[in-house]
Amino acid sequence: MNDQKYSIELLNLKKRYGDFEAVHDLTLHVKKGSIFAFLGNNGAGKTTTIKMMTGQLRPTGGKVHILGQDIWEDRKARKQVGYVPDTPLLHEGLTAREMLWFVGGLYGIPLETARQRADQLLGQMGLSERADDLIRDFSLGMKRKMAIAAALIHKPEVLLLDEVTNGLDPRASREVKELIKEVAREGCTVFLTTHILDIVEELADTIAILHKGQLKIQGTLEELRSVVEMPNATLEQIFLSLTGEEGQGGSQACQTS
Ligand SMILES: Nc1ncnc2c1ncn2[C@@H]1O[C@H](COP(=O)(O)OP(=O)(O)OP(=O)(O)O)[C@@H](O)[C@H]1O
Repeated sequence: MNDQKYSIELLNLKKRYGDFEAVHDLTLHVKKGSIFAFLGNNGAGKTTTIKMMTGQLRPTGGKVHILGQDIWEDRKARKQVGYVPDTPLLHEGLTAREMLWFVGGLYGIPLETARQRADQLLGQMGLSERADDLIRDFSLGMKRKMAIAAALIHKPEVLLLDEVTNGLDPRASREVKELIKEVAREGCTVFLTTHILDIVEELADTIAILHKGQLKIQGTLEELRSVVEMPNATLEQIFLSLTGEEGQGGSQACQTS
Protein backbone atom coordinates (compact mmCIF):
# COMPACT_ATOMS: atom_id res chain seq x y z
CA MET A 1 0.00 0.00 0.00
CA ASN A 2 1.48 3.30 -1.05
CA ASP A 3 0.42 6.39 0.89
CA GLN A 4 1.95 8.96 -1.43
CA LYS A 5 -0.34 11.89 -2.20
CA TYR A 6 1.15 12.18 -5.68
CA SER A 7 1.46 9.26 -8.09
CA ILE A 8 3.73 11.19 -10.42
CA GLU A 9 6.31 13.83 -9.55
CA LEU A 10 8.55 15.42 -12.13
CA LEU A 11 11.29 17.37 -10.41
CA ASN A 12 13.31 19.88 -12.43
CA LEU A 13 13.20 17.53 -15.39
CA LYS A 14 15.32 18.51 -18.40
CA LYS A 15 16.05 17.06 -21.81
CA ARG A 16 18.57 18.30 -24.34
CA TYR A 17 19.02 16.97 -27.83
CA GLY A 18 22.49 18.30 -28.62
CA ASP A 19 22.27 22.05 -28.17
CA PHE A 20 18.49 22.11 -28.28
CA GLU A 21 16.63 22.11 -24.97
CA ALA A 22 13.35 20.23 -25.58
CA VAL A 23 12.23 20.21 -21.93
CA HIS A 24 13.34 22.90 -19.54
CA ASP A 25 13.35 22.45 -15.77
CA LEU A 26 9.88 20.90 -15.60
CA THR A 27 8.28 20.34 -12.19
CA LEU A 28 4.83 18.75 -11.94
CA HIS A 29 2.91 16.96 -9.19
CA VAL A 30 0.07 14.69 -10.25
CA LYS A 31 -2.41 13.64 -7.59
CA LYS A 32 -3.24 10.00 -7.12
CA GLY A 33 -6.36 8.90 -8.98
CA SER A 34 -6.65 12.13 -10.95
CA ILE A 35 -6.87 12.72 -14.69
CA PHE A 36 -4.06 15.10 -15.65
CA ALA A 37 -3.97 16.71 -19.10
CA PHE A 38 -0.58 17.75 -20.44
CA LEU A 39 -1.04 20.21 -23.31
CA GLY A 40 1.19 22.04 -25.73
CA ASN A 41 1.66 22.91 -29.38
CA ASN A 42 3.37 20.50 -31.76
CA GLY A 43 6.98 20.19 -30.67
CA ALA A 44 6.35 21.60 -27.17
CA GLY A 45 8.06 18.61 -25.55
CA LYS A 46 5.11 16.43 -24.44
CA THR A 47 6.25 13.13 -25.96
CA THR A 48 9.80 13.76 -24.83
CA THR A 49 8.49 14.20 -21.28
CA ILE A 50 6.36 11.05 -21.43
CA LYS A 51 9.29 9.03 -22.75
CA MET A 52 11.36 10.18 -19.78
CA MET A 53 8.50 9.00 -17.52
CA THR A 54 8.46 5.52 -19.06
CA GLY A 55 12.19 4.95 -18.91
CA GLN A 56 12.64 5.12 -22.70
CA LEU A 57 14.57 8.38 -22.72
CA ARG A 58 17.16 9.32 -20.13
CA PRO A 59 16.71 12.86 -18.77
CA THR A 60 19.56 15.32 -19.07
CA GLY A 61 18.71 16.43 -15.55
CA GLY A 62 16.06 16.16 -12.84
CA LYS A 63 14.00 13.28 -11.50
CA VAL A 64 10.91 11.25 -12.33
CA HIS A 65 9.19 9.77 -9.28
CA ILE A 66 6.38 7.27 -9.75
CA LEU A 67 4.64 6.42 -6.47
CA GLY A 68 7.57 7.97 -4.66
CA GLN A 69 10.21 5.86 -6.46
CA ASP A 70 12.80 7.31 -8.80
CA ILE A 71 12.26 5.31 -12.00
CA TRP A 72 15.83 5.91 -13.09
CA GLU A 73 17.19 4.51 -9.81
CA ASP A 74 14.69 1.71 -9.23
CA ARG A 75 13.53 -0.07 -12.37
CA LYS A 76 10.77 -1.85 -10.42
CA ALA A 77 8.89 1.46 -10.25
CA ARG A 78 8.40 1.27 -14.03
CA LYS A 79 6.15 -1.77 -13.53
CA GLN A 80 3.56 0.55 -12.00
CA VAL A 81 3.23 2.34 -15.34
CA GLY A 82 1.05 1.50 -18.34
CA TYR A 83 1.83 3.40 -21.53
CA VAL A 84 -0.01 3.92 -24.80
CA PRO A 85 2.28 5.71 -27.30
CA ASP A 86 0.94 8.02 -29.99
CA THR A 87 1.44 5.27 -32.57
CA PRO A 88 0.99 2.01 -30.67
CA LEU A 89 2.69 -1.12 -31.95
CA LEU A 90 0.25 -4.00 -31.88
CA HIS A 91 0.86 -7.65 -32.65
CA GLU A 92 -1.49 -7.61 -35.60
CA GLY A 93 -1.03 -11.29 -36.43
CA LEU A 94 -2.46 -12.32 -33.05
CA THR A 95 -6.06 -12.37 -31.95
CA ALA A 96 -7.16 -9.81 -29.36
CA ARG A 97 -7.13 -12.44 -26.62
CA GLU A 98 -3.74 -13.87 -27.65
CA MET A 99 -2.14 -10.44 -27.67
CA LEU A 100 -3.27 -9.71 -24.12
CA TRP A 101 -1.98 -13.10 -22.91
CA PHE A 102 1.32 -12.39 -24.67
CA VAL A 103 1.70 -8.93 -23.10
CA GLY A 104 0.71 -10.42 -19.72
CA GLY A 105 3.57 -12.90 -20.18
CA LEU A 106 6.02 -10.06 -20.80
CA TYR A 107 5.03 -8.68 -17.39
CA GLY A 108 5.47 -12.12 -15.79
CA ILE A 109 1.78 -12.57 -15.06
CA PRO A 110 0.80 -16.27 -14.65
CA LEU A 111 -1.14 -17.49 -17.70
CA GLU A 112 -4.36 -18.23 -15.80
CA THR A 113 -4.36 -14.74 -14.26
CA ALA A 114 -3.60 -13.19 -17.65
CA ARG A 115 -6.51 -15.12 -19.20
CA GLN A 116 -8.93 -13.80 -16.58
CA ARG A 117 -7.60 -10.27 -16.81
CA ALA A 118 -7.75 -10.38 -20.64
CA ASP A 119 -11.41 -11.45 -20.58
CA GLN A 120 -12.22 -8.70 -18.07
CA LEU A 121 -10.46 -6.02 -20.14
CA LEU A 122 -12.01 -7.17 -23.41
CA GLY A 123 -15.40 -6.88 -21.70
CA GLN A 124 -14.58 -3.39 -20.47
CA MET A 125 -13.47 -2.38 -23.97
CA GLY A 126 -16.64 -3.79 -25.53
CA LEU A 127 -14.51 -6.25 -27.51
CA SER A 128 -15.59 -9.60 -26.02
CA GLU A 129 -17.28 -10.68 -29.23
CA ARG A 130 -14.11 -9.94 -31.23
CA ALA A 131 -11.76 -11.64 -28.75
CA ASP A 132 -10.78 -14.38 -31.19
CA ASP A 133 -10.45 -12.18 -34.27
CA LEU A 134 -7.12 -11.02 -35.64
CA ILE A 135 -6.12 -7.52 -34.62
CA ARG A 136 -5.12 -6.69 -38.19
CA ASP A 137 -8.83 -6.77 -39.08
CA PHE A 138 -9.80 -4.26 -36.38
CA SER A 139 -10.83 -0.65 -36.99
CA LEU A 140 -8.59 2.19 -35.75
CA GLY A 141 -10.83 2.70 -32.69
CA MET A 142 -10.73 -0.99 -31.82
CA LYS A 143 -6.95 -1.04 -32.23
CA ARG A 144 -6.64 1.97 -29.93
CA LYS A 145 -8.78 0.20 -27.33
CA MET A 146 -6.55 -2.87 -27.66
CA ALA A 147 -3.51 -0.68 -27.00
CA ILE A 148 -5.19 0.62 -23.84
CA ALA A 149 -6.14 -2.91 -22.76
CA ALA A 150 -2.53 -4.05 -23.26
CA ALA A 151 -1.30 -1.11 -21.16
CA LEU A 152 -3.67 -2.15 -18.36
CA ILE A 153 -3.03 -5.90 -18.33
CA HIS A 154 -0.67 -5.69 -15.32
CA LYS A 155 -3.01 -3.38 -13.35
CA PRO A 156 -0.69 -0.36 -13.34
CA GLU A 157 -1.31 2.47 -10.89
CA VAL A 158 -0.35 5.06 -13.49
CA LEU A 159 -1.55 5.17 -17.10
CA LEU A 160 0.23 7.42 -19.63
CA LEU A 161 -1.76 8.12 -22.79
CA ASP A 162 -0.09 9.98 -25.68
CA GLU A 163 -2.75 11.37 -28.04
CA VAL A 164 -4.95 8.36 -27.54
CA THR A 165 -8.05 9.75 -29.26
CA ASN A 166 -6.20 10.85 -32.42
CA GLY A 167 -8.05 9.93 -35.59
CA LEU A 168 -11.04 8.39 -33.84
CA ASP A 169 -14.60 8.99 -34.99
CA PRO A 170 -17.02 10.53 -32.46
CA ARG A 171 -18.35 7.17 -31.27
CA ALA A 172 -14.92 5.59 -30.78
CA SER A 173 -13.71 8.78 -29.12
CA ARG A 174 -16.69 8.69 -26.72
CA GLU A 175 -15.95 5.04 -25.86
CA VAL A 176 -12.30 5.80 -25.16
CA LYS A 177 -13.27 8.81 -22.99
CA GLU A 178 -15.68 6.64 -20.96
CA LEU A 179 -12.90 4.10 -20.53
CA ILE A 180 -10.49 6.73 -19.27
CA LYS A 181 -13.09 7.86 -16.72
CA GLU A 182 -13.67 4.28 -15.60
CA VAL A 183 -9.95 3.60 -15.23
CA ALA A 184 -9.58 6.74 -13.08
CA ARG A 185 -12.65 5.79 -11.00
CA GLU A 186 -10.89 2.52 -10.23
CA GLY A 187 -8.03 4.54 -8.73
CA CYS A 188 -5.52 4.61 -11.58
CA THR A 189 -3.85 7.97 -12.21
CA VAL A 190 -4.21 9.01 -15.85
CA PHE A 191 -1.71 11.37 -17.48
CA LEU A 192 -2.72 12.25 -21.02
CA THR A 193 -1.68 14.44 -23.91
CA THR A 194 -4.13 15.56 -26.57
CA HIS A 195 -4.72 18.44 -28.96
CA ILE A 196 -8.49 18.08 -28.56
CA LEU A 197 -9.35 20.59 -25.87
CA ASP A 198 -12.99 19.47 -25.49
CA ILE A 199 -11.68 16.17 -24.17
CA VAL A 200 -9.63 18.00 -21.61
CA GLU A 201 -12.55 20.15 -20.48
CA GLU A 202 -14.64 17.02 -20.07
CA LEU A 203 -12.12 14.72 -18.41
CA ALA A 204 -9.28 16.51 -16.74
CA ASP A 205 -9.05 17.36 -13.05
CA THR A 206 -5.81 19.23 -13.65
CA ILE A 207 -4.37 20.83 -16.76
CA ALA A 208 -0.77 21.79 -17.51
CA ILE A 209 0.34 23.76 -20.56
CA LEU A 210 3.86 23.39 -21.92
CA HIS A 211 5.25 25.90 -24.40
CA LYS A 212 8.62 25.38 -26.08
CA GLY A 213 9.66 23.03 -23.30
CA GLN A 214 8.63 25.38 -20.49
CA LEU A 215 5.70 24.92 -18.15
CA LYS A 216 3.40 27.92 -18.54
CA ILE A 217 0.68 27.06 -16.07
CA GLN A 218 -0.97 24.21 -14.16
CA GLY A 219 -4.15 23.87 -12.18
CA THR A 220 -7.87 23.23 -12.57
CA LEU A 221 -9.64 25.07 -15.38
CA GLU A 222 -11.00 27.53 -12.81
CA GLU A 223 -7.51 28.13 -11.44
CA LEU A 224 -6.16 28.68 -14.94
CA ARG A 225 -8.90 31.26 -15.60
CA SER A 226 -8.02 33.01 -12.39
CA VAL A 227 -4.25 33.07 -13.06
CA VAL A 228 -4.65 34.49 -16.57
CA GLU A 229 -7.38 36.86 -15.31
CA MET A 230 -9.89 35.69 -17.93
CA PRO A 231 -12.85 34.63 -15.74
CA ASN A 232 -15.09 33.40 -18.57
CA ALA A 233 -12.44 32.06 -20.92
CA THR A 234 -12.63 28.71 -22.64
CA LEU A 235 -9.62 26.44 -22.39
CA GLU A 236 -8.90 27.23 -26.04
CA GLN A 237 -8.70 30.96 -25.29
CA ILE A 238 -6.40 30.34 -22.35
CA PHE A 239 -4.25 27.96 -24.40
CA LEU A 240 -3.90 30.42 -27.27
CA SER A 241 -3.10 33.31 -24.97
CA LEU A 242 -0.27 31.35 -23.32
CA THR A 243 1.22 29.73 -26.40
CA GLY A 244 1.22 32.59 -28.91
CA GLU A 245 4.52 33.62 -30.47
CA GLU A 246 4.57 36.64 -28.20
CA GLY A 247 4.66 34.08 -25.36
CA GLN A 248 2.62 36.24 -23.04
CA GLY A 249 1.27 34.84 -19.81
CA GLY A 250 4.67 34.36 -18.17
CA SER A 251 5.72 31.13 -16.55
CA GLN A 252 3.62 31.42 -13.45
CA ALA A 253 2.56 27.92 -12.45
CA CYS A 254 -0.63 27.61 -10.48
CA GLN A 255 -0.18 24.60 -8.20
CA THR A 256 -3.07 22.58 -6.90
CA SER A 257 -2.12 21.14 -3.57
N1 LIG B 1 15.48 12.38 -31.01
C1 LIG B 1 15.41 13.68 -31.19
N2 LIG B 1 16.47 14.39 -31.60
C2 LIG B 1 16.44 15.74 -31.76
N3 LIG B 1 15.34 16.48 -31.52
C3 LIG B 1 14.25 15.83 -31.10
C4 LIG B 1 14.22 14.41 -30.92
N4 LIG B 1 12.97 14.05 -30.47
C5 LIG B 1 12.28 15.19 -30.41
N5 LIG B 1 13.02 16.24 -30.78
C6 LIG B 1 12.60 17.65 -30.79
O1 LIG B 1 12.18 18.00 -29.48
C7 LIG B 1 11.06 18.89 -29.55
C8 LIG B 1 9.92 18.29 -28.74
O2 LIG B 1 9.42 17.13 -29.42
P1 LIG B 1 8.23 16.27 -28.84
O3 LIG B 1 8.02 15.12 -29.76
O4 LIG B 1 8.51 15.96 -27.42
O5 LIG B 1 7.01 17.29 -28.93
P2 LIG B 1 5.46 17.08 -28.70
O6 LIG B 1 5.02 18.14 -27.76
O7 LIG B 1 5.19 15.67 -28.29
O8 LIG B 1 4.88 17.36 -30.15
P3 LIG B 1 3.59 16.76 -30.93
O9 LIG B 1 2.39 17.41 -30.32
O10 LIG B 1 3.83 17.22 -32.34
O11 LIG B 1 3.63 15.27 -30.78
C9 LIG B 1 10.74 19.07 -31.04
O12 LIG B 1 11.37 20.28 -31.46
C10 LIG B 1 11.40 17.88 -31.69
O13 LIG B 1 11.80 18.16 -33.01
